[in-house]
Amino acid sequence: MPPVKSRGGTAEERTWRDQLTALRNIPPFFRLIWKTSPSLTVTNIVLRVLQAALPTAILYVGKLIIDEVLLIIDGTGSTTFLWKMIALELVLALASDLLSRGISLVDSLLGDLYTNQTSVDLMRHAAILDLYHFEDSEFYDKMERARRQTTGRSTLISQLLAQFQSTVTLVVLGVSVAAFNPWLILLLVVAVIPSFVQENYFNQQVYSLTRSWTPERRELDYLRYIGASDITAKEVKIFGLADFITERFRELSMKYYHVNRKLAIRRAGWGAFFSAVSSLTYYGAYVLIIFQTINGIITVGSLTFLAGAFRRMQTGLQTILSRFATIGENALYLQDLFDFFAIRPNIADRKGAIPFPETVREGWEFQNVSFKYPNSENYAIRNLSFRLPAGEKVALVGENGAGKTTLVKLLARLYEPSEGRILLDGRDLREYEISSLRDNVGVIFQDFFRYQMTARENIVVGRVEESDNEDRITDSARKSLAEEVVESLPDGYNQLLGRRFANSVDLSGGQWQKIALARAYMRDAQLLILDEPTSALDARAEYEVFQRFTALIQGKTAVLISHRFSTVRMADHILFLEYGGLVEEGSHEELIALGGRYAELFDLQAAGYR
Ligand SMILES: Nc1ncnc2c1ncn2[C@@H]1O[C@H](COP(=O)(O)OP(=O)(O)OP(=O)(O)O)[C@@H](O)[C@H]1O
Repeated sequence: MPPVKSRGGTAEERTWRDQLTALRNIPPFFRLIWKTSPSLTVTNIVLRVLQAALPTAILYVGKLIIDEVLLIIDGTGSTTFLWKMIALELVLALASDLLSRGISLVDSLLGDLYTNQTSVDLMRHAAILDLYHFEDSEFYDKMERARRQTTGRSTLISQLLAQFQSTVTLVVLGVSVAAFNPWLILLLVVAVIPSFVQENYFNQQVYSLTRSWTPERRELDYLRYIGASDITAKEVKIFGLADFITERFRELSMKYYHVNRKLAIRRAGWGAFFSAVSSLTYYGAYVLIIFQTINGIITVGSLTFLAGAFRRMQTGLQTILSRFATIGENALYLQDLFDFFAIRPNIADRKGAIPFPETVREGWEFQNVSFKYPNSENYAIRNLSFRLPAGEKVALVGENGAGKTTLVKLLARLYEPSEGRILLDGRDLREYEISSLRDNVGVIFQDFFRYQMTARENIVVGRVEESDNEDRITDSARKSLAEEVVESLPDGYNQLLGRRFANSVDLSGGQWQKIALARAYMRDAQLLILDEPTSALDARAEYEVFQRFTALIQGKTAVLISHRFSTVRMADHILFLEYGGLVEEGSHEELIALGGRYAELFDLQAAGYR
């Protein structure tokens, strides 16, 4: 499987053209906005079109007022008309205020909805991806960047819509100004374009910088996290790591600050220069209009209209262009989001996938299965063949790194074999529907997750569909010995567990394991796998847990992983793994009689207890 490719090129290679091409992300982005809420989108556009016409209207009414005042001074004007115009301007100003409030309200509502919607989409998509994706650092970077898009990109919505509004305003103003003096339009373009090019250049530099520093920024986040987190606090104190972590954070963050500062200073310098150029052009245009008025070509009212309109057009065009650059830049970031959504899982249902058997008849069979992790050169499982008959309890034994957990992941189809195949009732595991396979294979891993939620929820995650089934929850807790843990909690099943939230209670490792084990009983899985979720229990408790487990799941198939032989010997069949391969198999008695590796390790452990 090829690694997830990063979008082409290093930071320096990113060009202006990239930003332009990134604009192609705008239509799909707009579709996302539309999908978020068609009614809010339409409302927003309508309000903005109305608002866009107002500046020209207000300026024009202002011109009429001034001209009328001058006529009244000359004795030829009409006061009624003057008052009408003043009233009209007031109404327009009030309407403009109302419209901007309305627009920012709709913007923020739409932005919030968009953030929620994309966060949900992101989580949904992450859920269908392969496990290996999460173990790939490049993918992780991409996911982190995409995650930022969910919140950061909601401003792009208002930018995009504001851009539309500014353009309409500019066109309306432009048409009316050109009616008086077309040269003013040319002057405007000359004043604004160089500034735009500069703006764009620096935006692109900032993007390149941010992007090329992604790994460092991730490290900074990580350091910030381990420097102040409930999970690390214990070790940080014991080992006196505070200075070590903060110093590392300080060094890295200052390095980032310095490169950033250099760019910010250059950007500010050039920005100031082009602002001066644009002020000069404005006054050039102003002088031109004043001369026209003095020469009687236009009225004083038109002078104020044109001066005002020119000023507005200039800032308007500047805003449009620089916003265009920001939109381009944002659209580049948007690419990260779309790239993330474009990643497809490799482990997916095949065409004509069949449901998991109602009842497994024969069982599972590994046929010359080999497996390499995508990011690794070495085989974690090598040429493994064995049978796992339906209804049998099999134990996996082997030293650390022998491949036990990997075998379990293959059985649960979190990964697929690199070579060989796994059969279930004579058919390749890949022919079965993933969802029904997952329903029927329950695994409790050694690093099961401790949800910072209630005790009930920690059990219910075993099968969320049964979250209202009180009997099933209490029954599962009883079976896994979690009941006594729950009974000792002040709030029982509703007790918040962990350390993250107020009023929560943290459990010991063994207590957590009993809660996690209840998840296994929540499901009706036909194959249940316990991958050392009992390591924190003492030997007697583990023995008891496994004994109950094998008795309670009568008729179902189970795979047990434990480093304790007292537990392992309970299994019907034992597989002894070494370096990803099978070295011995049989019942406990058979393996002891064989006098091989299993017997040797068993003696070693037994000696420790004598
Ligand atoms: N996500 C991974 N990426 C790359 N290599 C991995 C990954 N997980 C495990 N490995 C490697 O695969 C081999 C088998 O690991 P596995 O976790 O299956 O062993 P195990 O028998 O379950 O060990 P333990 O008793 O310590 O739990 C080891 O060499 C390990 O380093």
